Amino acid sequence: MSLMSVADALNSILDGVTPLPEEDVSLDDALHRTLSRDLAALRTQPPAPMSAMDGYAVRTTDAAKGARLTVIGESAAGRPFEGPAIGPNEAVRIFTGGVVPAGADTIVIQEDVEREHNFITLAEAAPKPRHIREAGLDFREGDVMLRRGTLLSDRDLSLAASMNHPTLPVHRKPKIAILATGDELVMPGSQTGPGQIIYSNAYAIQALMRSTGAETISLGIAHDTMEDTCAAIRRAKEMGADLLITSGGASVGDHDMVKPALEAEGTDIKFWKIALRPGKPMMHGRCGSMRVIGLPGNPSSSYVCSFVFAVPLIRAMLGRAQVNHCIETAILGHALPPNDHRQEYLRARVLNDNGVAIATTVNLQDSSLLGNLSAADVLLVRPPLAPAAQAGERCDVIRLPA
Ligand SMILES: Nc1nc2c(c(=O)[nH]1)N[C@H]1C(S)=C(S)[C@@H](COP(=O)(O)OP(=O)(O)OC[C@H]3O[C@@H](n4cnc5c(N)ncnc54)[C@H](O)[C@@H]3O)O[C@H]1N2
Ligand code: MOO
Repeated sequence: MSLMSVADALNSILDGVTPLPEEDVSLDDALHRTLSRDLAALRTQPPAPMSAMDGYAVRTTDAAKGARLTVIGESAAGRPFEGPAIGPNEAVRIFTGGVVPAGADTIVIQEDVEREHNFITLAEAAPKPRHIREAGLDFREGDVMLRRGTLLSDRDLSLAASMNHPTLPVHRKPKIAILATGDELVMPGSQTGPGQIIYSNAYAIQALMRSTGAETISLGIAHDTMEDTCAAIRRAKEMGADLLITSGGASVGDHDMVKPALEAEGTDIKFWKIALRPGKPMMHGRCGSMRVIGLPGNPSSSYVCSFVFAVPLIRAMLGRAQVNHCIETAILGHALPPNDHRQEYLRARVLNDNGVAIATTVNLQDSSLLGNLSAADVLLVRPPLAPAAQAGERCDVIRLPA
């Protein structure tokens, strides 16, 4: 049976996603939220020509070497000179951030001036306009400085503040319910009995979802029964989850209940099983307005599939301008054998060798290994049926979050 390609699976998951409704948040809470509208400046910055230095505002026509000018007033930040435009042979004492008085067209820094009472003598000529930041140098009222879909960075918050926005319109965070399934699972810190495994998948998935901009709800562990799994799916719906992520129970074994339980709860399964390694038995469906991603239980598979599919889905729900992962080029540190029909995401490390990114895969790619997943800082992507590759060839990598 031919399996669905990764690209088709991603298209199916992203099909029909619209950004979630918007809400206003204060600047204090806006870091890493996604802007839902273009943001125009509510004011001009700087609002008037301002001095970039401490010194004297003068007219270039008066500023010959040795010229003696009369100081007629002062302009400090927030306290502009209130007199009329400065006239011939006049100067205004000015400080950094002070409004340049009308009539002046240059600033002479105080180091180049000798002051005596209300007079200054210029040690150097100042024939050209200098040290003045013109009105609107940063932005003008009405300029769109931040576009909708922007993931708000720390710098964006200061920009938005300077544009005079105390709050910002952002898309609501998607609610992601996370459910683990498996009779063998026990919580970290437990005394483990025979064959028991520590519940670990959800920690990385939850952190990944949160760092992508979602809020998460933990549904804990469901036993491998229809009752337990169906009850957890219903809870996710009742809590208004936008996305339910399950891990485990996705394969074909007698105890793999996720697919039948999802179907029993009315989920329209869009696909199950894709041409990908690790994570072949991944599934996706729609349960009313709730989307579902059913991840395989193996820890590396569940993480890689979350990264490859759930992260772009969340970004799309957030209205992000950039939904897909950024693919970078690295140089293979060693040879790779030919790939089979499944697109492969090899756990790898990238080392910077004199400015060249060298990718080296971890020694074992078994999808159960968390040590090797943790050691990786990139996924090295190999398309289906990629031929053998030699050390020194280019390869595609996607950076994993820090
Ligand atoms: N006959 C076949 N068998 C399997 C196939 C197949 O095509 N035919 N596919 C294999 C592949 S590929 C994968 S991947 C796994 C996926 O199986 P499940 O999704 O049913 O996963 P489980 O059996 O529930 O668990 C697998 C493994 O992972 C451990 N696990 C599960 N959940 C967690 C968790 N939350 N934290 C930590 N570890 C977890 C679980 O104990 C198992 O060891 O199926 C293959 N089989
Ligand atoms: O493809 Mo399954 O994801 O691990 O071994």
